[in-house]
Amino acid sequence: MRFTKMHGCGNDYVVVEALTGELAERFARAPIESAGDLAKATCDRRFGVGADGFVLILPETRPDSDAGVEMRMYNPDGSYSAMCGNALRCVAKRLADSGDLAGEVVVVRTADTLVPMRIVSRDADGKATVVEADLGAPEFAPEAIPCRLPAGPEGDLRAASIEDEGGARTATILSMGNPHCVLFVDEPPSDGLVASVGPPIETHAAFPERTNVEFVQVLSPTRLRQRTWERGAGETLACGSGACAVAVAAALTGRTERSVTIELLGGELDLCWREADGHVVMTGPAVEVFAGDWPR
Ligand SMILES: N[C@H](CCC[C@H](N)C(=O)O)C(=O)O
Repeated sequence: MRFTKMHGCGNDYVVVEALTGELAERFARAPIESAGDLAKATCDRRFGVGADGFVLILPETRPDSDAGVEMRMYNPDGSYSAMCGNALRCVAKRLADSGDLAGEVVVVRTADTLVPMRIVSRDADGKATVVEADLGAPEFAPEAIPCRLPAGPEGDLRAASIEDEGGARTATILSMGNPHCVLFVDEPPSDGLVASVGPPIETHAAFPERTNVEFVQVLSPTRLRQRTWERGAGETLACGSGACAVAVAAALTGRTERSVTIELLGGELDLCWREADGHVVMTGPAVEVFAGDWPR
């Protein structure tokens, strides 16, 4: 199976274009979960290629969809995620670099979300380097996240109290198509904080489908620092949907403006939570590292 190893801010993926032929037949109409074991094997950093996720680019099979392709993204534990911001930018780059894009824009479907993307810049060889992606509007209702905690007076979880061994923490909890539990801290998030708090919140009983956990320090009204313990992956160098959730959480709680830059361990992303339609637009790099063949 031919793959391309890619990353967005160091959040890395094995990307397989399965738009035609045997791979398309193998995956496009198969149940989504059927690629979970392949994802686990491929993402294994000792016995496989090694990545934070496995991504399939499939033909769109929904007759009513405006998308050009469907993206399916799987965590290293084999679980499927309905949203993945860094992987989406990599998919847009792959399609642009392989000449499959008509012009500079593409709409990719992931689960029920259509994500319009635009190639913002290319290098001297014409390869895409920066991609803008519209991840749509966040979901705040607890049942949509999903989260079992009771909504606050505003009907959302902008200041929810979540308990773990370390005591009660105030979190802003929302969905970008995948669940995010955002914790604001006053100091740069330490290794110890991420490693000790990430896992118990990822698997907390309040989250029936687990959650991603973001640790965020506000640097200014337009700049934040983020570390992320990801659902099904552990700490990653960056989380695109997490950065979108952080931008929303920070603006919603009055900590920042609606347009911010977020410093992640692996690079920076620019986010805008648009006033007009409530969509979150993320702009950032997408990099191809190498291509290879995987005997599966
Ligand atoms: N682990 C995440 C999916 C990957 C999200 C992240 N890598 C991104 O760039 O959005 C989840 O299960 O929700």
